[in-house]
Amino acid sequence: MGKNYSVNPNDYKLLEEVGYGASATVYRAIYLPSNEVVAVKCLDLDRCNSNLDDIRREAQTMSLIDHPNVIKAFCSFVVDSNLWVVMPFMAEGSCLHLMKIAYPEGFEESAIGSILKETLKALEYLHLHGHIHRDVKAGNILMDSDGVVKLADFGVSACMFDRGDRQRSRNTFVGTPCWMAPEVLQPGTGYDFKADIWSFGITALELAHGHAPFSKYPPMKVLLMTIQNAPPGLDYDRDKRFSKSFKEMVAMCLVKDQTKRPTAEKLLKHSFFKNAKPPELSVKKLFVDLPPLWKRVNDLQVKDAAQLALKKMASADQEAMSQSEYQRGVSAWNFDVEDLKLQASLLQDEDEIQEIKEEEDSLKSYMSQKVASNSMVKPVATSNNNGSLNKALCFVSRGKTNGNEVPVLESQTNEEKVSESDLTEFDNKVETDLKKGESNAELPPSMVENEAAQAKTRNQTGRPRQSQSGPLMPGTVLSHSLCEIENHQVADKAQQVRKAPSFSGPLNLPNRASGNSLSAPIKSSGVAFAPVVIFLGFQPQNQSPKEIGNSNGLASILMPHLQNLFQQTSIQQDLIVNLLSSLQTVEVENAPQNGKLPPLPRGSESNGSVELFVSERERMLLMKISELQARMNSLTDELTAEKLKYMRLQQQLNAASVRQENGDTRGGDS
Ligand SMILES: Nc1ncnc2c1ncn2[C@@H]1O[C@H](COP(=O)(O)OP(=O)(O)OP(=O)(O)O)[C@@H](O)[C@H]1O
Repeated sequence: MGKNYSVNPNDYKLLEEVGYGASATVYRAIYLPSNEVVAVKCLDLDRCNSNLDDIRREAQTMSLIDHPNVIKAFCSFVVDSNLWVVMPFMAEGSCLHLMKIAYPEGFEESAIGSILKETLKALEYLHLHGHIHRDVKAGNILMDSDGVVKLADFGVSACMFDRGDRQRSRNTFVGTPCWMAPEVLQPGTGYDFKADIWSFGITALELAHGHAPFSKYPPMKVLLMTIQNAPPGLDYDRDKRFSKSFKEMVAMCLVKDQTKRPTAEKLLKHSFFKNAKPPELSVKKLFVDLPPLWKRVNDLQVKDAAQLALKKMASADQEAMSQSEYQRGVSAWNFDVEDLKLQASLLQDEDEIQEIKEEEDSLKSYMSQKVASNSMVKPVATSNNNGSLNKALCFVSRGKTNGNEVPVLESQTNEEKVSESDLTEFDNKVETDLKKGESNAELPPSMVENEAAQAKTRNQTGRPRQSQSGPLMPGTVLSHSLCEIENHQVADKAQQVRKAPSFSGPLNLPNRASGNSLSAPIKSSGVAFAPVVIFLGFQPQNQSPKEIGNSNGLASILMPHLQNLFQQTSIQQDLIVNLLSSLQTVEVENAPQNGKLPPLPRGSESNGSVELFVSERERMLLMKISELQARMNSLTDELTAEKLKYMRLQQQLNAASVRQENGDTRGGDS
């Protein structure tokens, strides 16, 4: 479209919401001067980390894009604290939405072939022009009612979240890594446009099954599984409905060695794509009989809200029963109640326990490898702010351009290393938090905080937000592997308690988040997931040996302490579970009926026995309480001792690094 679009927000009438992601809400809108339907993506700049120059550059890049399979920005401009990006309206929304509403098991092969072929053409174009998309997934493949397929989310949002910030700013990563190639997730390796080919392969599986592989797992686990497991693929037995050539094509994309993956150009020559039908034949029919996009989006939101309400109702009784004990027990150990509940709701189903047990072993070995490497994995909170985003930004697309004019994105390698200041910053934070008695401060952000942040965003755009990732679960992921040896018994018991269906405390909430919630931009479980930021020890290809050496030293000193901290936390968590379970046992022993204490005998003739009964009952309860108190006290002492030990180690570590620095300086001087 060669026409100019105005940058005056009053020229756009926003209609229904047709989608929302981690940071943006997309509306169907009318461009009033020409009465044309467009899509307006409202990006919340307060939630973005990039500076205005980056945004401007990327807005320009996005508007210079000129390919039938890549969504182009007509123009973009700042409205209050939002960046509005005006683009063509894709009336059938994303493949992800479509699967969620009508094809939960995925599409049939002919539709998949067409969708993927169009997407691959988009990637071929981007790669030839020096771009890496970095966010290829079903949620970013859009369709219009004629069956036209376009790849979205390249450009402005890519700049703000995918390039520097969402995935890897300051070595952090936010969101689910389901689509990310191993080399993107793995410390110490560089990546290039072949990372898109991996994501493309994952997207193929997503379209085939209705969800991405590993999508039901929390981000940290997905990360480890991507790095350590054999690549996912279409199973020759289970996926009988798919052709050999489809399976082969997926296998070609999902090769861990990036150099062995084909280019988009080469892949397009594969027989799977040669035989793909035109999208107007195979894609268009997917929407027949479906309500309009905004109605579908609304239905999904209603469904999600209903799920949330159900979940809340199911846990309301349990919460009422045990909230006070729970709160008391938990706060004593500085756990965040909402996080624990969230973790509990994610506890594995019976049939996954075996699977997860096996993975714990590999996780354990991975963590011990980390001790000796320069990488560290830790949850951190992010809070980056742009002070200067209120300045007007405006870029208007002025028609076509040839590919050579498309600016090439900057190299990011300089942003990719773990700096010592990052480590020290984290260190200091842990220490301060320990001093304050807030050891969870950098663990998954509390739901309360998260809700507050979300409420803020809601005010700004008038819509609820959803973060896309599950929580990092030190208790359920890291702790099992780290505590196994020293705390084998406790862990076993805790595991039993977690499995027990009758456990009344909120730690045992029965529902887990649905798999889709990890991969989808829609709240399928109703749980507002705290965005998880995983600290990755990214090591740029051009990092100097000295830098590597320094971070190696610090990381290998720090790692055991951090492991120790995790270990302590999980031991405490398991002990709390045990305490709660003991409490319940007492109740059950004393109350064979309905979990209540036995009714007191009635009538004057039984007064003596009532007294006897009551005192016996009281005596038992008091005994149990004092027993529990004693255990609590000793645990508190243990914790305090551990904290002291940690702080001492911390001081030693600081002193050592000062010495090392001094030594370095002296060495440099001489
Ligand atoms: N041009 C468009 N026409 C119709 N629907 C759109 C359009 N652009 C986006 N959407 C819908 O809005 C959803 C969210 O958009 P988008 O992915 O760009 O937001 P985001 O915040 O960048 O999300 P994420 O970070 O999850 O990729 C998409 O999944 C899609 O369903």
